[in-house]
Amino acid sequence: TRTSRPQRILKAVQRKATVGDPQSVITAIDHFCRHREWAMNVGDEKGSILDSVVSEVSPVTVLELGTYCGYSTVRIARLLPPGACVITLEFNPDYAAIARQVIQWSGLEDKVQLVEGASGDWIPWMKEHFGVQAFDLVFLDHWKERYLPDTKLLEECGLIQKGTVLLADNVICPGTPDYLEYVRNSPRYNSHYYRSHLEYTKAEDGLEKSVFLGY
Ligand SMILES: O=C(NCCCCCn1ccnc1)c1cc(-c2ccc(F)cc2)cc(O)c1O
Ligand SMILES: [Mg+2]
Repeated sequence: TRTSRPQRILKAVQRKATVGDPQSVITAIDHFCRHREWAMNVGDEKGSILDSVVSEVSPVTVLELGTYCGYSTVRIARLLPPGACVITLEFNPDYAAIARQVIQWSGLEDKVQLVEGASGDWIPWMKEHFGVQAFDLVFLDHWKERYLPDTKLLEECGLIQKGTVLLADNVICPGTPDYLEYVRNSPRYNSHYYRSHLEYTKAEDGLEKSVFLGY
């Protein structure tokens, strides 16, 4: 096909959403992915759970691993107070290029830092490069086999501190068994599973929220 799925998602936003109105961007993407073409956004059902966790934590600094088209980036950034920001990491340059435009259309570019590259390469530089002390919230939504190694790397780099909340997408589908086992059995995390469904489908999926208790 001539255009890519992310390009068709951006088109749907440009056609249906209002510039500067994040909710209309979210609604346009959900409508397109439910009625035209499935895509791996966190979606409206799990998105509402994400919203409630963001509102509860009211984070100043958020790390998102896996931007894709920027759908969850917009969901998070729209709830942040002035001065708060989300750093979002995307490995795929084509996804990143679309996400920048989706985030811009929503008018939230001042609250978002989109970084292109591999999480394993960037995490060790976060403190130095972004002046981050520790993250208040980490949303894991990238390669499922990277959830555990990147969580351990974040711990080692001192980017997870007492009270940091990890929220992981897709812990059932596609699944992140080693990550789940780690956060559920570690004495250093308090974990809770929010049962839901795989975006735009009836298949089971859910989000795992894990609060770091400190050393
Ligand atoms: O693979 C996913 N996300 C990572 C994409 C690549 C990230 C690249 N990157 C970014 C930063 N570092 C690396 C994903 C997959 C599915 C899914 C579920 C069922 C199915 F049949 C097919 C697919 C659902 C999701 O909700 C997902 O998030
Ligand atoms: Mg996901």
